[in-house]
Amino acid sequence: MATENKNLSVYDKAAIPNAKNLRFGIVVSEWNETITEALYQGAFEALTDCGALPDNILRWNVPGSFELTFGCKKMLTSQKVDAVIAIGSVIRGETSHFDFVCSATAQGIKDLNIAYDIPVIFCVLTDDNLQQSIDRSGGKHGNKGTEAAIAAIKMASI
Ligand SMILES: Nc1c(NC[C@H](O)[C@H](O)[C@H](O)CO)[nH]c(=O)[nH]c1=O
Ligand SMILES: CC(=O)[C@@H](O)COP(=O)(O)O
Repeated sequence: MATENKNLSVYDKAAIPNAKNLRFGIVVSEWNETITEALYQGAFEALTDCGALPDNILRWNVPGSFELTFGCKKMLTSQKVDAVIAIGSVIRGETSHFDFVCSATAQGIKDLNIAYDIPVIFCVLTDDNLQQSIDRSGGKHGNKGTEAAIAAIKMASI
């Protein structure tokens, strides 16, 4: 199912474990910060709506999505967290750089999930244009940050 057929912000609170005893790390890329800040707000609000305490949500920033892998690794190896959310926004430009950044970031985060016992959630938009990013960070398709927060709670509760 494509995103256009699914609102990223819709969740059934009754089907989600209470997050009051969980600690979350959120690593946020500063590239396309208008988008990543909206994703962060969506994640933060969903986590607290499901019981997480604001003091149990730790945020770090990194320059770009490529640095998310290193930032998440440092977070989960040095901080007491039950899940980490990696937030980024990659928007296609004129060159093939988009493909390398997206692939490296996705593979890096996947590798962290294999190497460590802490779930790292992939909240990285990989869009062809800014409108697609706007639509998925609180626009007509909802907020991928919300979706990522729910995934983090569920994975931390396995
Ligand atoms: N073009 C985008 C980037 N590029 C920067 C890289 O992520 C990285 O920070 C740089 O190559 C130095 O290592 N990053 C994004 O997150 N979004 C983009 O659209
Ligand atoms: C995702 C990118 O790295 C991209 O936005 C950079 O733009 P360009 O390919 O025009 O250099």
